[in-house]
Amino acid sequence: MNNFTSVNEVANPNKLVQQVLDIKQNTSYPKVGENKSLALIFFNPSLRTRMSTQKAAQNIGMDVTMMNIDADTWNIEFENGTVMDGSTQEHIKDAVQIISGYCDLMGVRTFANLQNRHKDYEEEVLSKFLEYSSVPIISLESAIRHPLQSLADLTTIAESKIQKPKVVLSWVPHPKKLPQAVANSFLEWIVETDAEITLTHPKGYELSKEFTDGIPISNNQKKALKNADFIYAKNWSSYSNYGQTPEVAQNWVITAKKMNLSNQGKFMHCLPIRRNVVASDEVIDNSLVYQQAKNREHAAQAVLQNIVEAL
Ligand SMILES: NCCC[C@H](NC(=O)CCC(=O)O)C(=O)O
Ligand SMILES: NC(=O)OP(=O)(O)O
Repeated sequence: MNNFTSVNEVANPNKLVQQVLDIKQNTSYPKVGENKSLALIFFNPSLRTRMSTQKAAQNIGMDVTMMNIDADTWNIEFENGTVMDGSTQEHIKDAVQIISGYCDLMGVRTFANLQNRHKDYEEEVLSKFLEYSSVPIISLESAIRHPLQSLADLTTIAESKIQKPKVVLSWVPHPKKLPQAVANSFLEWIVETDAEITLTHPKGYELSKEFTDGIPISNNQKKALKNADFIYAKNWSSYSNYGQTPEVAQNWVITAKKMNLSNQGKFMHCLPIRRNVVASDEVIDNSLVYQQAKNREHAAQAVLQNIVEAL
């Protein structure tokens, strides 16, 4: 493995999930990261990704440096050829080449700005890291994908040992405009497994066809939840009316009553979660969310190990 930015760079996603499970079982870790250094670059806030990736690196003896762009560095310019006489002070081309000189691999978090669909779906920022970095790049959630989250989610589902699990990805309410990254990524990973996936969302919240091709879609949440083994909840803003949040007539919050429609289904969410907006306290308190968050550490470790071994 060289870069880790989408499922497409993973030769065998199911084998990678198995590797994560093996790492979780066997806590005497090979120190394959010794004398290697990881830089974690954040354009956006994080709790799980920051801590789990740092812990994963430390587990294998790797040194970690973290940087919050904007808060701790100069304002970055992304456009080529700009006369930089305004508020931006350092060009992304210079910053990435400099950072990659200080580390052996680099993680980058860069959310969608939800202003310009073309720029987000072209991965305006991540692609510049891939272009200018001389070391491998790991996505810590980019504009349209969150592969470390998806790997942890698939691991969590695999731990249930249910053959051909019925998995429902459900849109849920949220007070803010959120990216489609977690949902896109979950779909492109889950189709690699033996799970039966169904997507449910209100009209107007269709995801990009690039990620939903061949996936059954229902606008009836209650129907979709019937017989589900796993209910993965996530909010996202509109793709067609890009970044907007058209009004939704019905209440899509996940309640205990709705969970009862499922096959004793387990609730999943990537977190952070707005309690009693996305799902009720009762649902969250009886869910897999902490297991998912813990699996972020093991998932990150598998990815770091594979990249370091290929250096
Ligand atoms: N990394 C996991 C999710 C990150 C982000 N959620 C958020 O920004 C939630 C913020 C809030 O609740 O205001 C998202 O949806 O992509
Ligand atoms: N799930 C997730 O990526 O959490 P953070 O945004 O806190 O890193």
